[in-house]
Amino acid sequence: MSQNLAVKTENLGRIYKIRNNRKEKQRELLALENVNLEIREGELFGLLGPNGAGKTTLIKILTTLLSPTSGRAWVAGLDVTRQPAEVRKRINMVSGGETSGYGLLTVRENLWMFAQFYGIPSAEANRRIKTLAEIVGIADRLNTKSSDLSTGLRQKMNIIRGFLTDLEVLFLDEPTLGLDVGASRDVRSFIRRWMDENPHRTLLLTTHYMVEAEELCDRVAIINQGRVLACDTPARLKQNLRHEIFFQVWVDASRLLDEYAFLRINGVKHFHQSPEEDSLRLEISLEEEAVLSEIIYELTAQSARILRLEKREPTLEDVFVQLVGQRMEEVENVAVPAD
Ligand SMILES: Nc1ncnc2c1ncn2[C@@H]1O[C@H](COP(=O)(O)OP(=O)(O)OP(=O)(O)O)[C@@H](O)[C@H]1O
Repeated sequence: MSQNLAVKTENLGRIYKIRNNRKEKQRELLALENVNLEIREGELFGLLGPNGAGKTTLIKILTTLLSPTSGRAWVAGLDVTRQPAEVRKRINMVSGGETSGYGLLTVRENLWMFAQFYGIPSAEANRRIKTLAEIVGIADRLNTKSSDLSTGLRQKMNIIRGFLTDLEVLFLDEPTLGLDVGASRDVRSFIRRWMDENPHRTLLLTTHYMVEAEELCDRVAIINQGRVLACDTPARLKQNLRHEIFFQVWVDASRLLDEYAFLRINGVKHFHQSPEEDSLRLEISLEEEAVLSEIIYELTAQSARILRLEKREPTLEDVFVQLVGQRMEEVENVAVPAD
């Protein structure tokens, strides 16, 4: 493995054996299939995919918590199956929504305890806890019992735990899961700043938030049903969509529209509708702008009055739709039994 690769996987696969109840015959579920990734030292790399895509499974293999059923993986140049103890010394991992730590201990005590597990001298640990708490915005909560923290504050504590140690590769599994907009923004800007200040460290994060992947990551791998479908910078991934035109339309409609009538129109690539509080939001992509007039004609035919119409730039969600044919929320929780 090249010196400059922080993570490499070669035909990595994982099959889970499952059965819903004791009477049912065991079946196999293909959670990862032939995953080949190379993440360079210093990269902030994102694994983007819907729930059930295999992101956590991949992170668990890379952090030595789970064995692959096929293929190989290396972290910091070390084989995760053959040298797990060595790998663990060089990494850290935080999962969104985890309930780590002891509720009776304060935030400071919990973090100090974790620092001791990693052998960080006490004074140095206290200094790092103070600095990180200030950056993340929980300095005023260091003496609060962790059981009294809100979800967002607990997640910030977990994030600090991940960044306390001297590591080479950090794995963040859904770091902003369940956080409100403000807390997510704080966590994202902290992650970016940490990467900028530590150019030799590598960060692999999983997310099913498109904006997170787009805003934060140097490169993104789009993963669905255990397979990596595309891997590149967000800008280059979106470049593949330069021949499509995207519109968002809000209409005043009392019921869902007949979407097949829109999909039948020549030049319509994608049509998706989602009800909002007082309107219906339509996501439409077209081969050329001229097709818009036929869309408007069909809306009128279906008695939907246009409230707002916006042309917009492509996003990673559009890239996902192009690759999979569906939006991320449409494919969530689809289990894939192995052949
Ligand atoms: N321990 C397990 N036993 C059986 N099946 C599992 C197990 N863990 C995960 N799976 C299944 O493997 C597939 C991939 O799950 P995984 O948790 O890796 O996906 P994910 O992309 O991280 O999604 P999520 O965000 O929902 O965790 C899913 O179909 C899931 O139901």
